[in-house]
Amino acid sequence: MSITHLKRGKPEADRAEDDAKVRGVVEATLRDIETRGDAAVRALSAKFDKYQPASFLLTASEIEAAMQKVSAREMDDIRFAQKQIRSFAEAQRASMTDIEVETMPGVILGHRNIPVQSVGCYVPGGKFPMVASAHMSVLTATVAGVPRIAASAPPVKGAPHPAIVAAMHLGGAHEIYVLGGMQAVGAMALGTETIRPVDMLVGPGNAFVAEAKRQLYGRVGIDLFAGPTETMVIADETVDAEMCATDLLGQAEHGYNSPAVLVTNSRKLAEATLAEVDRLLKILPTAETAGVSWRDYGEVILCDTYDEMLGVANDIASEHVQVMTDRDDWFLEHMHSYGALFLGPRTNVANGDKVIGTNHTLPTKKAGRYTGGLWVGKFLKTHSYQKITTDEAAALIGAYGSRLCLLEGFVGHAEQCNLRVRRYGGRNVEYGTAAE
Ligand SMILES: NC(=O)c1ccc[n+]([C@@H]2O[C@H](COP(=O)([O-])OP(=O)(O)OC[C@H]3O[C@@H](n4cnc5c(N)ncnc54)[C@H](O)[C@@H]3O)[C@@H](O)[C@H]2O)c1
Ligand SMILES: [Zn+2]
Repeated sequence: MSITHLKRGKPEADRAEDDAKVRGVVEATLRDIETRGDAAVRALSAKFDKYQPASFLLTASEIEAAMQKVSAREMDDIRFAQKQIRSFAEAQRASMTDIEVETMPGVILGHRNIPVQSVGCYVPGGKFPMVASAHMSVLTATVAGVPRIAASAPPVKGAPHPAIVAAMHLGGAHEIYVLGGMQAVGAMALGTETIRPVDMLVGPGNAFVAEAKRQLYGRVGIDLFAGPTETMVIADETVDAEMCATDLLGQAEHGYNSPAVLVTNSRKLAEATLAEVDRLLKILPTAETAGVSWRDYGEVILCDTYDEMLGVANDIASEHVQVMTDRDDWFLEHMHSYGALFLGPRTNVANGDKVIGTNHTLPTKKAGRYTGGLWVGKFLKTHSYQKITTDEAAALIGAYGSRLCLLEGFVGHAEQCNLRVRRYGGRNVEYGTAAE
């Protein structure tokens, strides 16, 4: 039994240092937005995106003009993707039911799923205009019934990106901002003179965006920690090196800091994949970013057994896990920490990113240990309620309640219960002595 690294990425200490730098920058920036509002937001947009429009909010005619620039084919493709995402989100919504049960005679308990009242959806667009992120957050919020949906994406080459605007508009956004990075999530969460604050921030982004959301959590809700893309391929000899290398580099191209990890029980496949990655990096047009990610965050881990592969995969808790083995369903059954699973060689992470219908906003940096990805349920708050419909139940629960309050020394609480016992049980309870 052994687990061997045929390739490692940057040491943990260097990764932690990168994170610390980002934390510092974000802290200072959010403080600035909170103090100076629009002036700070404008300055950041000028500095990072060279963009200073009269207003960051698009008017109806600007939205119309952007949509005119999208070709019929592209519009059709966007509609196809949104149809798949809406179908799955609606099925998931249907799985969440409001309940009301009578747990004892006269005791009625229930819960209701209520949409968050306003959300800010961030759609990334620094390196690539991530049109699909608009479906994932805006459309899903619409299916959940969120009454105010603000959406923001950075300008691309100094202007709103037409296909992103189209996807936001078709997805049901009520306000569309052309604003990127920390300034967008900061402004939507904290509010400025011109942007009304939202109740919750959702959507992926680069390290600065993800960290800003993390720091704003508490002030507003957030969906999850969805930072730079991570991918893992779990493979045995049922697949070849070309498929493994393609799937690793396909996601490594997101940026300079996207971990891509191969976990396998085949030394032959591991070595062939290393060679295939080198070959593909010579011809992939985005090799400039994918190559840096692979150098700094690429890993190849060789295990002896499937159990070891499973252990390594659960421990890393990667955002995307592509499984191509002779026992894919065994991994489905036993994986407990990940963002999303892609089972078998016929599908792949890019399908999930763009079109198949599952949500692509997924947990990174091991957040898969405590949460799944964005879904319609993240936009719904489950609130409980209770009522007692008979005098007998009021007296019975009141009597137990009173004693349990006094057990903790809560005299005022006990009196809340005792009052009910006196009123509805017809018994004159001596202070704090309610008996059944
Ligand atoms: N976890 C997920 O679910 C998921 C899904 C999709 C994408 N992603 C990730 O989203 C990220 C998108 O990143 P991106 O950078 O292309 O787009 P982005 O929209 O997140 O960030 C771009 C913005 O960053 C700001 N910026 C530029 N330089 C900066 C600097 N030096 N310091 C601070 N801010 C700066 C600019 O305002 C720019 O508009 C990628 O890392 C990708 O992997 C994650
Ligand atoms: Zn991707």
